[in-house]
Amino acid sequence: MSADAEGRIRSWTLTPSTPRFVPPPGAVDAHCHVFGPADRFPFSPKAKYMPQDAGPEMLFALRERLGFSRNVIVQASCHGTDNRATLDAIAKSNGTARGVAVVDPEIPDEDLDALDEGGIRGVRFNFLKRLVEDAPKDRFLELSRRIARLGWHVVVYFEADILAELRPFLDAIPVPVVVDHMGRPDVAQGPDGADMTALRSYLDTRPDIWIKTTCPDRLDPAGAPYDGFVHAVRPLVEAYSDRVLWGTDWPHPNMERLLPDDGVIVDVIPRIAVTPELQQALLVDNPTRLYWHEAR
Ligand SMILES: O=C(O)/C=C(\CC(=O)C(=O)O)C(=O)O
Repeated sequence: MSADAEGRIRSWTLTPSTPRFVPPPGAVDAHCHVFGPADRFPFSPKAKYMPQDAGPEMLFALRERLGFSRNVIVQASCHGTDNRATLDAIAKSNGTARGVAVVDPEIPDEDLDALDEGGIRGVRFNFLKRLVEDAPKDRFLELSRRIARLGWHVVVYFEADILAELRPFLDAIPVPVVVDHMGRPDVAQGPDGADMTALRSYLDTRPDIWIKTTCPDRLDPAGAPYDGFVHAVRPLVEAYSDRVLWGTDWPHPNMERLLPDDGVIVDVIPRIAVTPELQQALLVDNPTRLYWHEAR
């Protein structure tokens, strides 16, 4: 584990390999984060982890190395509801990054407008108890009604064991829903296991539920080259090809024991999206529809 003198942790590898897979032009890394820099953008007093700085320059250098063109930066829990680090990274991107914010549900409309102006296109509701203390469903629902006028969506992060319990809440969300890391299914169960079956029945209720086919490093206990992840996820990409997204998850919060290699993670893409058409949908067309819709 890599911690500095202040106990701040590094969860990403400093020397990712160069992937063999070459993404199509315009490819979007649709799930990544920035941390700090903490001297300008301090972490939340409620943060459950204290990472080292991983700012926009590092993110954009990695993007270049991996062959991607754009990013969707998701506000990480360590920054709480202070979205300045995410907005700063978007502002430095020359239009090549958009973001997903975490906000107090009682945020005034003018502040939502300012976030929209800054490149935010959705809000994230995090249900992982190890990351956040409170996830008030009623207030989240009220907020999801208020963001409809902006054309935004909701990103939800939950683990497979609470999908059934969350269903009434999820079903009531009146805007598109994006599920982080597919709701963390147990990929070792395979493509027809209980977790994937429950996820598919949720996806089948509405055409505007999207999934991020991300995080082989978090989801596959067997590790690289992530054969279990590929086996479970490839059929999902094929069945829901118009609403799948992909991202690195860099800087891999809380993965300091593994330090995932981003090059190896990129090389999973052509194994879950096996044709050029599926790769174009996953990496370019789908994220463009969701995050750059006004540009189309
Ligand atoms: O990077 C992710 O998506 C997953 C995270 C971190 C996170 O979501 C957060 O800090 O907000 C995790 O499982 O620890």
